[in-house]
Amino acid sequence: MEKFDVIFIGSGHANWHAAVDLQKKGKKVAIVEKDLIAGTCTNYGCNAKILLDGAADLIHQSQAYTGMGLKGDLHIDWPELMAYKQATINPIHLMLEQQFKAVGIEIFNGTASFLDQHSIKVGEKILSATNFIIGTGQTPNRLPVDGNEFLHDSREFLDLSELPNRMTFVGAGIVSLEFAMLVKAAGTEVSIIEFAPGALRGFNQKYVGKLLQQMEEMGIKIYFNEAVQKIQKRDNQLIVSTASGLEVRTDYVLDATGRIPNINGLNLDAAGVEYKKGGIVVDDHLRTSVPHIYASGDVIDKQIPRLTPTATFESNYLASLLLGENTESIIYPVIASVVFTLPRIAQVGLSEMDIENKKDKYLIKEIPYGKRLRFQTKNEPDAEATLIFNRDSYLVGASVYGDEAPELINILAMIIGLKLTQDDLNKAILAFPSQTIGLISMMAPYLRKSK
Ligand SMILES: Cc1cc2nc3c(=O)[nH]c(=O)nc-3n(C[C@H](O)[C@H](O)[C@H](O)COP(=O)(O)OP(=O)(O)OC[C@H]3O[C@@H](n4cnc5c(N)ncnc54)[C@H](O)[C@@H]3O)c2cc1C
Ligand SMILES: NC(=O)c1ccc[n+]([C@@H]2O[C@H](COP(=O)([O-])OP(=O)(O)OC[C@H]3O[C@@H](n4cnc5c(N)ncnc54)[C@H](O)[C@@H]3O)[C@@H](O)[C@H]2O)c1
Repeated sequence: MEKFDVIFIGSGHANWHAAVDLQKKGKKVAIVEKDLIAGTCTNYGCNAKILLDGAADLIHQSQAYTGMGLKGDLHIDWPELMAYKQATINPIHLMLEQQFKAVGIEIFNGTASFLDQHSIKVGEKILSATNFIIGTGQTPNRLPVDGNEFLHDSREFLDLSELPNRMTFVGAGIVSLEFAMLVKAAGTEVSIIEFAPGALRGFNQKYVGKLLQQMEEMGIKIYFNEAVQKIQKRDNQLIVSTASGLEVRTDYVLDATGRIPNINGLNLDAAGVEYKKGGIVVDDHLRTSVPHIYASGDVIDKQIPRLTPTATFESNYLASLLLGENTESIIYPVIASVVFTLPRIAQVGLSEMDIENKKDKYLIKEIPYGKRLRFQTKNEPDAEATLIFNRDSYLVGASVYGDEAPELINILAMIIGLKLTQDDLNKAILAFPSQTIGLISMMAPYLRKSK
């Protein structure tokens, strides 16, 4: 039986940052991975998605100049775009695998399954370790309905070589709305079926409303309060039926009804690791119910957003904990979250929903920066930010609707996280014209003057 200081189960962002750091600092480290090295974000998530989105985003932004001096027809050649995605994304896992091996990490390909609290099985091999870190992520939900063999998931979608003429997305969450706008820009007919009365719960609902209106104007059909009951194949097409009797004819159905923790096959009961429907239960040091076994990333049962930067933060925290550099509980800073639709919706810190019953303690300012910064934005009069200040005039929450929302929300996250005041912001002269300087100058009258 081979023995390690630390065995990481899963090789996504939740794990590999810590694995590299620990190995470099003298620990004997192994990674067990059943699929491609580097996990969902690198191979089947953020990176592939944003690469495909780039072309749709350019079309979206160019349309803002219709009748205003920009001529020419831009359109997406999906097979060519997919070939570009494959050429760019496919080599990354090999590159990272080489980097991990180069620092001395041992990699085992296969599914890790606990035998007891101190050992796991990977194929025929038995490995033991002083500490384990479970970072096995999430897997797409599969609706338990008749005909679910016709459903596809986000991973299959991100590798589609040809775009179907008609696509139907079940669920109106992040995955669905991001992909819906992308394929609509590429010329596909799109419908979305959602069983709740609204979309993108947790995001600024005023901006979600603006986005949904924009989607409908693009010709995307959105059905709310509809529970999908079955999918049938008839006459070379798929028919999605709901409980109310709605029937949507389509060529491709994407199940975007959420993601569930990847704990099947781990045999957590053999190790005595506690888990729930929402994932592995951890304490404030990311320790599971077995003190030498930790969990990291999407697989944790947690309320904060399951994102690559949160998984990376947890990974870095665990590295410092196992190296003895830090013994404190994990304290999450404010977390920026973006829906990469066209335009984007972004959020950080407190939302209006969070302060619903205590609005008198805060100042909420809606800033229509798209209207006021006509020359700094690329003609997006709809762009807007909502800023929330506390009684001491510190910024504590923000949401943004606009094409540059991912960049603006990062600046706003820094202002919140570092508790920056007007005097702090005046310590740098920012570039002009830019949306950042525009938004900061519009925010200044409400922001605390000095510490
Ligand atoms: C379509 C899509 C788009 C996304 N876009 C964004 C975005 O724009 N921004 C953002 O911040 N986040 C985004 N995310 C979320 C982001 O991908 C995840 O939060 C992140 O990948 C979590 O990292 P992780 O390491 O916890 O899990 P993962 O990256 O999923 O890694 C877990 C790994 O564990 C392996 N594994 C599972 N079980 C076992 C086992 N028993 N033995 C061995 N190996 C095992 C899996 O094969 C996998 O490689 C997106 C997700 C999806 C699906
Ligand atoms: N930009 C990003 O950061 C990004 C992008 C993609 C994915 N992600 C990650 O992936 C996770 C999963 O995303 P997702 O969009 O699949 O899940 P989600 O939870 O955001 O949305 C799922 C939607 O499906 C609906 N739904 C559930 N069951 C249904 C049913 N039977 N019929 C119709 N609708 C149903 C839900 O009401 C919900 O609106 C996100 O929470 C996030 O962690 C992040």
